Amino acid sequence: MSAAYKRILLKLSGEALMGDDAYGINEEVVSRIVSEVAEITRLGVQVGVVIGGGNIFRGMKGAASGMDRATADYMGMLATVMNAMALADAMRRMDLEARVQSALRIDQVVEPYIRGRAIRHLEEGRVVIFAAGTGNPFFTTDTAAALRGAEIGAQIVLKATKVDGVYTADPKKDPLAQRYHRISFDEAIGRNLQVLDSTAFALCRDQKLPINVFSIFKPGALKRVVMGEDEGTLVHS
Ligand SMILES: Nc1ncnc2c1ncn2[C@@H]1O[C@H](COP(=O)(O)OP(=O)(O)O)[C@@H](O)[C@H]1O
Ligand SMILES: O=c1ccn([C@@H]2O[C@H](COP(=O)(O)OP(=O)(O)O)[C@@H](O)[C@H]2O)c(=O)[nH]1
Repeated sequence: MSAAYKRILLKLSGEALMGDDAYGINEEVVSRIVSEVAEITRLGVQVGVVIGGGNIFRGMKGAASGMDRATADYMGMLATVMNAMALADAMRRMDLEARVQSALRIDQVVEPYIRGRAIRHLEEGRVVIFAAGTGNPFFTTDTAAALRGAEIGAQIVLKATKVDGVYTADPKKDPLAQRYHRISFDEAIGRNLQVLDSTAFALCRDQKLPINVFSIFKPGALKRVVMGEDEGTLVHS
């Protein structure tokens, strides 16, 4: 059986990279993710990755403690660059070719984001890790995933997160919450389901770019999604 998608945009939660650690990057979690990404590239799937930064710095938290919001957000974006570099390094150690492109220019460290070049890397079978979110404060890496997904012509955005799908309510707060197998954009937005922020949702809806939300902790889930199997929640037009 072949993969259901030729090109995907995978959003990896920064916070989930901590595993059971208090902060930072958990080696075990990262190497499992890398081997799963390697497996789907061997199926011929082209993979773009947007990585979060919540394990290192969250803009809202900085702002809440009195820091200027935009400054805090730039710090959050820099945190995603560190995660991207760690992820790319883990990929290279496992013989998976990867490139990091940053939405903020730090040319001595990583390539700048250049859409055409990113697409070329993908066509060559390299994983492209998009760092620094959208490059703008007041946005999130979910929105960056929607944006880069649309730009590279991905067929789907895969959100690998702490929960195993979209629920009727936040499952961490409501034990009776039920998981959707599928839900339309309009319904998800109408019900104000918080698993993706509204900007990211709106962009994907307008671009008719479906989103599959699944657990980053569940081994084999990424491949199941890529094979078009019922895993997590599919948000569709
Ligand atoms: N309706 C919902 N369905 C699933 N998760 C929800 C819902 N509402 C809120 N959440 C919360 O959203 C969180 C995942 O979103 P987010 O904080 O954006 O994670 P990430 O670290 O992947 O960016 C989950 O941990 C969950 O507690
Ligand atoms: O386009 C972007 C993407 C990210 N961020 C900042 O970077 C932080 C880390 O990203 P995010 O919280 O989305 O990461 P995750 O939830 O995946 O850990 C955010 O809190 C924001 O402060 C930003 O300002 N603009």
